[in-house]
Amino acid sequence: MTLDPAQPSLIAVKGLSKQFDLSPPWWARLLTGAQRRVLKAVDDVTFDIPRGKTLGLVGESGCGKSTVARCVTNLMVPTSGRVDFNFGGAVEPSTALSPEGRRKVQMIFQDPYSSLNPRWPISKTIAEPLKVFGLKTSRAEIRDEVRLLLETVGLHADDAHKYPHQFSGGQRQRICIARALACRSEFLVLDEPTSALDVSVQAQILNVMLELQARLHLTFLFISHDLSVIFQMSDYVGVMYLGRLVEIGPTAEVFRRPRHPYTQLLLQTVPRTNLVGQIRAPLSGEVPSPIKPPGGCSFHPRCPHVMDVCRSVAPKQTQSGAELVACHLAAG
Ligand SMILES: Nc1ncnc2c1ncn2[C@@H]1O[C@H](COP(=O)(O)OP(=O)(O)OP(=O)(O)O)[C@@H](O)[C@H]1O
Repeated sequence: MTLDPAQPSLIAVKGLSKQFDLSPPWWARLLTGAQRRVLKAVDDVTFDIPRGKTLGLVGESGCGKSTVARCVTNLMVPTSGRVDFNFGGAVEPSTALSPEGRRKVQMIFQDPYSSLNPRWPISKTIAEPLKVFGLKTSRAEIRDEVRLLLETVGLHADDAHKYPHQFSGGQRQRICIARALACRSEFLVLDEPTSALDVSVQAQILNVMLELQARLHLTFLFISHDLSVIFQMSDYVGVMYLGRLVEIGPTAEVFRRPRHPYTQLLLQTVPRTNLVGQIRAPLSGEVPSPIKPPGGCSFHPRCPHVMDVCRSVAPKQTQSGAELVACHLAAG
């Protein structure tokens, strides 16, 4: 199922898995009898994002959101599965993106300070992609473009000569956005882009992103712990648990009528706003270790609706309304 069959997908992720081998070296295993330890960070994740739309990824810490982000931006090689981009021409696999395709895929991280070179004035940081990708060549053109980009993200063009430490956290995140725009990016992965900022600044940055998305028809993969931010930013939402996508569908639908018990409990943790009506059980306990996940449905030890089948059989994703849900209850 594609999220919107009427709209072409800019990115299609199929069966993406990423495992980390944490085993001690063979000789240590031989001496100590230790077992191999493989951590499944992402397990068979499939989704697509229609052009110009946002997919929000949510889930508790350690459920694999950032690993998905790193795999789709080629910062990490997946163990299996594929990621295809369609920027309007032929479909390009992420592993063989053209230089033009590579510049169209950019990532914005949680900590804007560590993703900026502290020894470069921001004019140099923003000018770099213009030069590297040959988008502007003359010094005057580059200078004008840097000034325009700074103004586009709500900074003063006259601040171009300043260094990252001379800006606030929110301003630094704006600089990162300006750098991504300098690449003429079409797909942005935003990994907790506002978590390090205070609430009022968060709202400003989110609004900048929404404005730019509407103006430039950008496509976003937006990662956040904060369900209210996901609700505000995303057209579609995917809920991850222990490396798996347990529910995905239109945001309004998922928030109005979550079908997976994990999503229901996650939504009930939103302070003040009880988005799903009656609270039946809080989300208790911790996410189990991804090195030794529970058999069957990995959520079964915490699920208030657990059935016998859940302990032994991993549920397949089934369509329920406009959503895909991996739960035996949803499968009927
Ligand atoms: N390079 C790595 N080597 C070993 N394990 C890793 C590595 N990167 C991530 N992991 C593990 O993979 C799992 C998923 O991590 P990931 O960072 O993708 O989760 P997350 O949902 O983004 O968490 P958070 O919200 O805390 O950032 C975690 O158990 C993490 O410890």
